[in-house]
Amino acid sequence: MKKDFIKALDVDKTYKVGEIEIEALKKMSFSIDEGELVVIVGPSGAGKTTLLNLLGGMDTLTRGSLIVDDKDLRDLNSRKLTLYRRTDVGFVFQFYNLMPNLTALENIELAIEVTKDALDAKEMLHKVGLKDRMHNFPSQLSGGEQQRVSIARALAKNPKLVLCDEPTGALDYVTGKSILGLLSDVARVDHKTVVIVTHNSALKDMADKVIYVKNGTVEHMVKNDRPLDISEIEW
Ligand SMILES: Nc1ncnc2c1ncn2[C@@H]1O[C@H](COP(=O)(O)OP(=O)(O)OP(=O)(O)O)[C@@H](O)[C@H]1O
Repeated sequence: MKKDFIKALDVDKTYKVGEIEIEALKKMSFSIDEGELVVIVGPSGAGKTTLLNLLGGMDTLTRGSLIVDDKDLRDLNSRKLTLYRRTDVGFVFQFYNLMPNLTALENIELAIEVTKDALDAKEMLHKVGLKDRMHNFPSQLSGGEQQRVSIARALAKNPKLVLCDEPTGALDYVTGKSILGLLSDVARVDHKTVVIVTHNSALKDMADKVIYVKNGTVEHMVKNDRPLDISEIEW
């Protein structure tokens, strides 16, 4: 497992809105090893989503360097950044972002159409416990099942990095826990690097590393030598 698989050094992100500059991230530095399960917590407006967008190559940093698997994202032109998003990163969002007019299987097939080295879509649905629902449309699936499809879609790309923005934000307690169990398997069993952004600070106990973000900077970072199984965590 590669040490410092992700390395952020003095990352600034400034948004310009008319004449006003908004400093969303200020000199943010941290590192993440390959295969780590990382939880990023912090209050609303702290910069969590901004950070996830930079890590996912969906936005570019203003200053500093952000290295993922030896690539400095700052050096990538827009074509290379597109390739990075397609092949290196899987995304899991709060509201699933599935295409409503495609079945579960078709949603995954569409996502991997442009990906090299993709994994088998049916097998991924099997893995997330949805083998019997692959021909259902999103509207025929519960929220938890839709999130399982979106996790299968992320994994089918065989990405090095899985980024999750409030993955259980729209789910009830029990369903949320089962989704978190699935995401922790992605790190513990599949050895992918998984980064979860959340408001729920109870999730810190399941992580290998917790990054506390406040006012656009890393307030502090904690390594957890004995992460708990999600079934042992209550909130
Ligand atoms: N596209 C944008 N244009 C201008 N300002 C932005 C943009 N995106 C985010 N911001 C600002 O950057 C700051 C950080 O926002 P961000 O969404 O990253 O916070 P967050 O920690 O994810 O918050 P939440 O938990 O509420 O989702 C906020 O002040 C926000 O208003």
